[in-house]
Amino acid sequence: MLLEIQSLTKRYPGSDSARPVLRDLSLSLAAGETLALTGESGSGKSTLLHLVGALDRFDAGEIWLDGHALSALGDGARAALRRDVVALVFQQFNLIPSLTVAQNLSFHARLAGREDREWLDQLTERLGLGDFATRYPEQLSGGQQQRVAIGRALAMRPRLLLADEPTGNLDETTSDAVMALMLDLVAESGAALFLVTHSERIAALAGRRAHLSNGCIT
Ligand SMILES: Nc1ncnc2c1ncn2[C@@H]1O[C@H](COP(=O)(O)OP(=O)(O)OP(=O)(O)O)[C@@H](O)[C@H]1O
Repeated sequence: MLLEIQSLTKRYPGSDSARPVLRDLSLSLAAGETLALTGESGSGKSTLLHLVGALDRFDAGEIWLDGHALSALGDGARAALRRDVVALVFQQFNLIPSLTVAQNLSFHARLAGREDREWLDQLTERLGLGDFATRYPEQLSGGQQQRVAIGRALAMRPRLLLADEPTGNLDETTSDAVMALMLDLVAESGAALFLVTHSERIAALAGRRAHLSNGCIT
């Protein structure tokens, strides 16, 4: 299994210890699957995605990512997983402002030692970014920036793409187009997708659905 979460519990320091954000949560995701996670604001969706992306630590339970038990890993090994196995797309894009579109696309792939020119060219073309390659993020629209963020995440050919409200800032038409493209590209690259969304419409496009409520998956 690519991702296996068992009895996961997460509390934030200072918050009510009797009511953890995530409580005894279990979930698994196989290679190639697409999963949409919904849940009310504050239910812990982003928290869960951050834990799976090895960006934060949990209090109990376990997350196995590509066979690695995250609780047992030190900072170096966690960074290596983030570089080699998972990629993240956030609502706020997080593009590097001083790099052009082309440089943003290749940056992480290069860090991971997996810069594949042909795949980068394909992503650039499929994402409709050819005309913007030499522009900087601030010179792009929200939808264009989001396509760069998706391209950058897929450029390193992650086994698992984590996407937190990836179309949250886009209008409905752009958001549908970006989502369809992301699903196509994820399928083509054989990656799994774990997507957090508020939109029922977007969630319906994923192969599987999960709902987060009271700290557990329902
Ligand atoms: N760093 C933090 N320190 C303390 N509490 C936090 C922290 N981050 C999140 N929380 C709390 O944990 C709960 C879950 O937050 P989270 O961002 O995971 O929810 P969410 O489901 O992604 O919400 P939204 O849909 O509004 O983005 C919230 O009550 C939030 O206030």
